[in-house]
Amino acid sequence: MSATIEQVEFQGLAALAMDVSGARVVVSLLGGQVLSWTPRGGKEWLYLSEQAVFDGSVPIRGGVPVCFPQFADQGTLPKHGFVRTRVWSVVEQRTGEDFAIAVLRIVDDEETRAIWPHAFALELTVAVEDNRLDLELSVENTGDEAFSFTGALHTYLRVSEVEEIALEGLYGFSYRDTAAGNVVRRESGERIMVDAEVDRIYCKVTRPLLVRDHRRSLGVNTEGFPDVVIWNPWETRCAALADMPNSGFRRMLCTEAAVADQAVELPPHQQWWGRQTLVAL
Ligand SMILES: O=P(O)(O)OC[C@H]1O[C@H](O)[C@H](O)[C@@H](O)[C@@H]1O
Repeated sequence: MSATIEQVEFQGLAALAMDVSGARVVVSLLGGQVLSWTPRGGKEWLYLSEQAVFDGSVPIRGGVPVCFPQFADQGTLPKHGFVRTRVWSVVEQRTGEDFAIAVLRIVDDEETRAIWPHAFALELTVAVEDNRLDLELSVENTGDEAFSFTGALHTYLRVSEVEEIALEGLYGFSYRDTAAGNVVRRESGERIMVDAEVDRIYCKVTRPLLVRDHRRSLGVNTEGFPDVVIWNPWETRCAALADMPNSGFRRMLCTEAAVADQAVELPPHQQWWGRQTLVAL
């Protein structure tokens, strides 16, 4: 059976469901946000909060939010920029025997220029194969003046119990510890275990990550994005998030492909791209 892409409603949102021989991805037009990914023969790999809000009043808590043109609160724009709560359009859909590809796009308009005075075109390409999900973000400067941006694919992974998983691949890289007042440290653990709040920007990461969760594992590779952000709010911060259940932090870990440590300078009429690839193992 060949792959299909259908327009569906997901939690009241316009979305695309991409099916490829047993693998399934749902991507919402609101936020250009992947909300669900089940690889062939496997279980859901993305965390989506049971208390997520889907009316666009706040960003959807879970899946893969696209943060642009600002990462977190590193500037004067709204936290993580403004494309998470805007509606994207679908500009391309393609399927073959064993793949499905959809391209979502958002461009500047009067409202975005009122908060960030730049002309841009942002595209998210979602490519699904049986055990693999590729997310490619391209940023085009469509104006006549240079701009700089930070951002991320803020991937929320679903885990069975966060204290029992291990994250490998970050040994030796420097990180900015946001949860500890931005102190810079060097990772000394071959495997990172999460048993407290984690909010770290690992800089210039050049190796893939491996997330081990009991009998299943996930490979996470990035190209173009220089940094990896690891985030878990833990108990106290999670309790303060209205759109996440109190125990939600136990079911998730964010492994984000990011431009966070240093902004990208994009000259007029130039393009930048970055990709995150998830492979279920
Ligand atoms: O609550 P949000 O706006 O979605 O942000 C959630 C988190 O995103 C990133 O991972 C940042 O490093 C965190 O500092 C932030 O708290």
